[in-house]
This record gives sequence, structure tokens and C-alpha cells, in this order.
Amino acid sequence: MTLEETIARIRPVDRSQEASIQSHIDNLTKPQGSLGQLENIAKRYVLASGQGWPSVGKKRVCVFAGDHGMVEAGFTFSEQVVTGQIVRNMLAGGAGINVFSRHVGVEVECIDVGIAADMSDAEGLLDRKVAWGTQNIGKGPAMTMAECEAAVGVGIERAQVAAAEGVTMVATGEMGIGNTTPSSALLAALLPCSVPEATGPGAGFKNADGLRAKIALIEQALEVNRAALDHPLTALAAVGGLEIAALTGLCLGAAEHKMPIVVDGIISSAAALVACRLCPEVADYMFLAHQSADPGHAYFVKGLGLQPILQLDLRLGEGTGSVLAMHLIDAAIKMYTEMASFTAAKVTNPEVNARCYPA
Ligand SMILES: Cc1cc2ncn([C@H]3O[C@H](COP(=O)(O)O)[C@@H](O)[C@H]3O)c2cc1C
Ligand SMILES: O=C(O)c1cccnc1
Repeated sequence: MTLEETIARIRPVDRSQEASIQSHIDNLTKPQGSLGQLENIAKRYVLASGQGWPSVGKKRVCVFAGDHGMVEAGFTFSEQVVTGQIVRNMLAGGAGINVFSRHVGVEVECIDVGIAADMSDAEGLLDRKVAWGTQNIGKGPAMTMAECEAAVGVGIERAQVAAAEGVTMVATGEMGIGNTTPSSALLAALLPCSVPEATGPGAGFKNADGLRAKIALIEQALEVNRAALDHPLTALAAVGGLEIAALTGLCLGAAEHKMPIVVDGIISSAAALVACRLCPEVADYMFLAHQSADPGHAYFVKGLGLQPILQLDLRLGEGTGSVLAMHLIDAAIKMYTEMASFTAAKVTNPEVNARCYPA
């Protein structure tokens, strides 16, 4: 499925169901609104899934890995080789994403879209390598349009496969040393926010000059790639990354298949924002897992217009926040489908209380 075909198949959610969903939530045995954001999560999930009566189903996190030419600038805390090493750790089950995924009951799928290392011996890794890393965005475009579209296509493919395999909710995950730099570059390119506002420490710096060097590189990237920044897809190719592009594809593909998608931190949010710019209806299928501790993420939260489910000062990435949030989304689904109504439980409905509680 091409990008254009996928976008053409995305439908807005059926808002005509909203009133009856709300009425069902309001008739559950609790004061109206007392389950707070869980009620909104349940409503959005029912609308997104397109199933009047959804059940807790199979969950998967798709972790796309890729490397970044800008790492040659030398300010990232870790060397490029760490991308492949952490991916191997994921395949062995020892990374943060594996621990939380086991805790929540989520399958972990790792996909190489652009690791700058030979991963052919890595068992369990899906080989969809589009390139051996991107080019340095401080010097020119990260990738060609063809590479960008190929990476987006990998994400679309993984969403399609997930849906075909019965996955009912998917999470975004990524691994790529340096990838907070293109994420902040996309943030500053696509949202009204300055480069210093968009830029945070990511996974940390080698030395005290790191933040200044990161800001300077992003400013340079926006300057040398200026002509490409007025369209989300060309901006993605110019200052994004291969795993970010794949995540954009995953968001679009998930929406196409009415599979609610849980978006992790700043890197996943960059991909999600591009997807929403390409097709605004995608936002209806998205849940924003958490507000990252990386300061630029606050601008993504505003730009995406979604309420973050968790506030845990997470700044790991990999999809760790998204799988943790899936646990609460499951709880919201169970609230919707398992809690008794006032009528069924023969409980007097204290409507007056509801009216007296301040909004
Ligand atoms: C050991 C280690 C494990 C990680 N797991 C995720 N990230 C996170 O940090 C990277 C982005 O931060 P930056 O742009 O500053 O390099 C990404 O790989 C992201 O997934 C990690 C980073 C490290 C060092
Ligand atoms: O917000 C994130 O996902 C994040 C922040 C810093 C480093 N890696 C990931």
C-alpha cells in the first residue's frame, strides 16, 4: 500500500456515536465524570476502534531502529554503535521496553529500517533496512524522497501485518542514537516554536557544550534544508530520520485499519505530527502516552492537541511510555464493558450529585 493509497483509505471516526457512548459512560455505577480521563480515553477508544463493544485484545509495540548521520557532530552521549547494541539487547529481552512489555502483556517487534551496522546475524530482527543511517542534516537532507517513502512504507506494512494478525492496539517505539536531534528539528520546522525551545538534552551529552552544539546543528539543518520545510513529507525527508519516517507510516497505517495507536515521547511525537499534517483524521486514532521530560515535548503536546495519559518524567523512548499507557487504556476499555449500569445493578442514580459537581 502506498502512502497516497493509505491516506485515501483513512476515514474519520463516526462521531454520530459520541452521544450514546457518553450516555453509556454516564450510566455506569459512579458519579458522572468521576473516572476522569479514563472516561475520555474509553470514549475515544470506542470511536477509534469502530467497535461498539471493544474488548481488551492483542497489543504490540513496533520498535523501528535507525541511525543518524548527524552523530558525527560528536555531542551525543553515546556513539552510533550503541543503536545496534541496544537493539540486540531488545532481541534478548533485556531492554526497558521488554520489561514493561512483559509487565503489560505487549508483544515487541523490532524492525531495522536504517541501522548503520550489519545486523544480518541478529535473530528475530525484521530486516527492512532502507539505508545504513541517514546523512548529516546539518549538511543537507537526511535522506532522499525515495528513501523517506520507502521507510514510511515499512511502517504502513507493519500496521497492516499487525491488523491482519489480530492486533487491536499498537504502540510506537524507536531506537536510534541521535534521534532527538531530528525530532527537535521537525518540531521547530512544523510548529511555532524556536530551536532553543524545541531542543533538550535527549539522552544526554558528552560534555557541557552539548546543548549549544545541538541547537547550532539544528539551526544549521533548518537553514540548509529550508526549501524542503514547507511540506510535512519533504520536511521529514530533509530533517527527519528513517525510524521517524517508519513511525509516521505506522500512525497512518494504524488509522487506516482503525487500530488505536499509542504514541510515546518526543521522537514518536515528531512522527505522529507529520502523520497528522499529512492526514488530520489520524489524530482521532491516536493516544499520547505521556509527556516526556525532554522540554521540547511540551510543544508537541500542544501541537498534537492530545492529552498525555501519564506524567512520569520519562525520557527513555523505545516505546516505554506507550506500553505503560496501554495498561490504563485497557483499564478504560474494561470500565466501559465490565462496569454495571445503575439500572442493571439496581442502584439509585444520584443525578443531582452529578449536576452539583463543578465541571
Ligand atoms: C543506552 C541507551 C538506551 C536507549 N534507549 C533508548 N534511548 C533513546 O535515546 C536516543 C535518543 O537520544 P539522543 O538523541 O540524545 O541520542 C534514542 O535511541 C532513544 O530511543 C537510549 C539511549 C541510550 C544511550
Ligand atoms: O521523549 C523521549 O521519548 C526521549 C527523550 C530523550 C531520549 N530519548 C527519548
